[in-house]
Amino acid sequence: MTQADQPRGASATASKDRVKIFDTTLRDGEQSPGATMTHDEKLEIASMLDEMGVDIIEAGFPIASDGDFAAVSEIAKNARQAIICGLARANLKDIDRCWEAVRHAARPRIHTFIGTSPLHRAIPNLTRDEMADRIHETVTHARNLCEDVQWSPMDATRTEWDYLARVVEIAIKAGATTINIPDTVGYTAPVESADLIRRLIAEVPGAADVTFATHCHNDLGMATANSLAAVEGGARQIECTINGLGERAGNTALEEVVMALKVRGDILPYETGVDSRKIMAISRRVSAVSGFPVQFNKAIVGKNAFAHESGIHQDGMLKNPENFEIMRPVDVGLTETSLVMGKHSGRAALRSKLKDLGYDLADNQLQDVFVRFKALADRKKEVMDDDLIALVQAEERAAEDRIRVERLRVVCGTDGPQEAELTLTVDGEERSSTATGDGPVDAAFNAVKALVDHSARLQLYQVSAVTEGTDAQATVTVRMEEDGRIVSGQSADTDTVVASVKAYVNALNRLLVRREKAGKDAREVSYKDVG
Ligand SMILES: CC(=O)SCCNC(=O)CCNC(=O)[C@H](O)C(C)(C)COP(=O)(O)OP(=O)(O)OC[C@H]1O[C@@H](n2cnc3c(N)ncnc32)[C@H](O)[C@@H]1OP(=O)(O)O
Ligand SMILES: CC(C)C(=O)C(=O)O
Repeated sequence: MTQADQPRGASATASKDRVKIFDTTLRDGEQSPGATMTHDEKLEIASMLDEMGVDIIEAGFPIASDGDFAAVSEIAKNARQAIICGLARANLKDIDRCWEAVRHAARPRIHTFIGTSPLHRAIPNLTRDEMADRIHETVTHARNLCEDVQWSPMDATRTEWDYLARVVEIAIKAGATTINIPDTVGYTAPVESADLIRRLIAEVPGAADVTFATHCHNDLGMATANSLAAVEGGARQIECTINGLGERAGNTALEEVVMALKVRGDILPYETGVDSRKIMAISRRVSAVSGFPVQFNKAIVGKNAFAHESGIHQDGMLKNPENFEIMRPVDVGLTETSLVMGKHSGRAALRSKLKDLGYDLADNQLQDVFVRFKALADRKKEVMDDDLIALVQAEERAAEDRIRVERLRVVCGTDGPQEAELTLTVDGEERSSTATGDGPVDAAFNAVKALVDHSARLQLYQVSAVTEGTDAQATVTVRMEEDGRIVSGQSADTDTVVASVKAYVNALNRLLVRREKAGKDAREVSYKDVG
C-alpha cells in the first residue's frame, strides 16, 4: 500500500478496521440523466466532501469534455485532504488527459477501467487475450505517471471467475494500488458480493498488497447491502454517492453506508473518517444543484427519516426517543426529530409541540385546541407550526368573544349574485340571516351586517396563506374604524370565506371591548332582530 493510499483521519483502532469512503457523486452521480452540475457547483460539492472527511473524491472524467477537465483540475488544486481521482478508459489518451487534470492535487489518483464480462468485452470488440494485454499496457502507463492507480473490471459481477482472477492479477502486477470490483448493473446479491471479494483476496497472487473496493449500483435495491457485504468479504473502500445519485437506479448511498457502519458497529466493526453530522447539509445541496429531489422516505436523509406523525409513536418518542429511532438526528446533522402534526397525532404530541412554540395550555384549553386541530388535520395533509399558532390564537381570542360564528354556507360561482347564510351567537343567543353580495366575501360580510348593526367602516381586508399548498390555511386580517377608534381582527381557516367572516367578527368583538373601555355601553351596538 502506498502512502497516498493510506486512509486519513483517525487511524484504525485495534477493534475496528478503517473503511475508506470513495465518493463519486461528481462522476457517476453526474451521469444520472438530468443531473449535470455547473463548474462552480462541482467545486462547492467537492469542498463539502473534503470537509466532511471523504477519503477519495472522484471529481470527473477528464477526457469527457473541456468542462469536466477544468472541474477536475480545479478541484485537484483546491483539495485540502482528500485524494482527487479522475476516471479514464483503458487507452493512453484518456489516461494522459486524466493525469493532466489530477496531477495538481496533493494526493492524485488515476482510475482506469474496462468492461471484462463477455457482454462488455464485445463493446471494444477485444478477445480475452487482447483485453488482458490492454489492461497490462494501460495500468502500467498510469502507474508510470502516478503512484496511486485504481483499476476496475467493469461488470465484474458478470465476468467469468477465471478471467476475472486473471485480469485482477495482471492489474496488480502492472502497479494498481486499488482494485475496484464494480457491480455495474446492480445484479449481484449480498452473499455473492462478500464471497467474490473474499475469494479474490484469497486466491489472486498479490491481492494482500492492494486495497479492494466495492462499487455497487442499486438496480435491485441492494447497493447498500452489497457494499456492506463486500466489506465483510474484505473490501476496505466503498464507492458511493450522496443521496445515492447515479446511473439508472443510482449508486450506493454514502449516507447509508456511513450510518450503517456507525449504528451497527456491534456486528460491523469498521469505521470511516466521515463526519456524519455534515450529511444533511451536503444531501440538501446535492439535491438542489442536481435537481434530483430526495424521496420523502429515503433512509437517513429523507424528509420523513426522523419524522413521526402517529400518536402512539409520538407519545413513545416523547417518553424515550430510542423507542422509535435508532440514530440521533444530531448525528446526521439535523437539530431535532420532527413530530409531524397530522390527523394521526394525539394530545401528548400536541401539548409538546405547543410548548415548543411557547404555549403552555391548561388541560381544558388543550382539549379545545385539540378538537379544532383534529378538524383542521382532517382537511389538511400536514398541520404546520404556523397553523397551530393560528389555532391557539383563535382559541384565545374566542374565549372572551360576545359574538361567535356558528355556521356559514356560501353559494358562489360564475352565476351571481353570491349568497351567504350565516348563524351567529350574540351574547349567547343564536341569530341567522341570509344576504347576497358581489362575491362570496361581500355576501358573507353583508350577512354579518344584517345581524350586527354598526357604523364601523372597513379600512383593510387582507388575505395571506399561513402555509404552502392548496390546502393551506388562509389568514385574513381586517381593519375597521368607528368614531376614530380603529380595531383589527384576524382569523385563519382552510376556507377563505370562513376565515374572512371570523376575522370580521373578531374585529367587531374588539370594537365592543373598546367601547366598553371608553365608558360607553356596549349594548349600543344593536343587534338586528332577524331571528
Ligand atoms: C459504468 C460507467 O459508468 S463507465 C463511464 C461512463 N461515463 C461516460 O461515458 C461519460 C463520459 N463519456 C463521454 O463523454 C464519451 O463517451 C467519451 C468522450 C468518453 C467518448 O466519446 P466518443 O469518442 O464519441 O465514443 P462513444 O461514447 O460514442 O463510444 C465509446 C467508445 O469508447 C470505447 N470504450 C468504452 N469503454 C472503454 C474502456 N473502458 N476502455 C477503452 N475503450 C472503451 C467503446 O468501445 C467506444 O469506442 P468504439 O466506438 O471505437 O468501439
Ligand atoms: C467505471 C466503473 C467503476 C463504474 O462506474 C461501474 O462499473 O459502474
